[in-house]
Amino acid sequence: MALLETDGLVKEFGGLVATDDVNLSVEEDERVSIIGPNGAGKSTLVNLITRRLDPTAGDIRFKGESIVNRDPHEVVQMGISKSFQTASIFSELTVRENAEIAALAAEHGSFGFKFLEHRDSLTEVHQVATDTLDAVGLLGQAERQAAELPYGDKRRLEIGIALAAEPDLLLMDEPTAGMSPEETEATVDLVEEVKRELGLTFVLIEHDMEIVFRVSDRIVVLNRGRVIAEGTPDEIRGNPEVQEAYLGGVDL
Ligand SMILES: Nc1ncnc2c1ncn2[C@@H]1O[C@H](COP(=O)(O)OP(=O)(O)OP(=O)(O)O)[C@@H](O)[C@H]1O
Repeated sequence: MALLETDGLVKEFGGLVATDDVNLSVEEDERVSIIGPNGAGKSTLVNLITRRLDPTAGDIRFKGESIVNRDPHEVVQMGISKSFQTASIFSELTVRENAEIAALAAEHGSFGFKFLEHRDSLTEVHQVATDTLDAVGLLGQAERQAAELPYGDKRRLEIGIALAAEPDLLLMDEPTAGMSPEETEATVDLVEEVKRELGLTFVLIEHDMEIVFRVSDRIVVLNRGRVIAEGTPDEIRGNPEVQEAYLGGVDL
């Protein structure tokens, strides 16, 4: 059984079909990238999966269960976590507090007034936060205020926040957008580390082909809301239809 499946998924905005009959399947431990030109429908697809948007038609299944009637926080608890493009950091809190809140929110759905009633789970939350910050290389900066972090470290903290929810599926929307070449390199290394050490299943949206070819097991190409090709990095690199539709004939 696939970890994530979409079945005839459609999203229309007025007359515009942003997601057009998409059948996506992601297996456990698979790393899938979604590529396509601007406006192809990549973010819409991710927003449908995280339940930030309601589909016009079709189904989305996670671990075999339909999630189209679930709320966004419920899918987080079920094991889908999203990083990037949405600022998820509380800048006035410390790096550790940010990771702890993410861990706690995934466990209890909210971290509000009952925070101190969960004393046992607080030890666990503390441990998850420590492990996560270690994994993203921020343990040494755990007590710093998040606002003080340099840009690249903030992006690492965003990955950390997504990982602290201990997801089964991590969705990453343009993790290197706005980064310097050095920060991009460090983030790609981090994604590769996460892939190697945690064996996590992820879906990555990314414009940078070098990154896509480096970290993906499989690539899905969208154009005008439709899947026009999918395959291994080698298959996609050599696919003339993809080169034509996506890059206007430029060599991949
Ligand atoms: N909330 C919305 N209301 C109306 N149209 C929308 C909305 N969100 C997206 N669209 C349209 O749907 C289409 C797909 O947009 P989407 O943002 O999913 O593409 P994308 O592949 O993520 O693009 P980019 O690479 O530029 O981020 C576009 O034509 C966009 O204008």
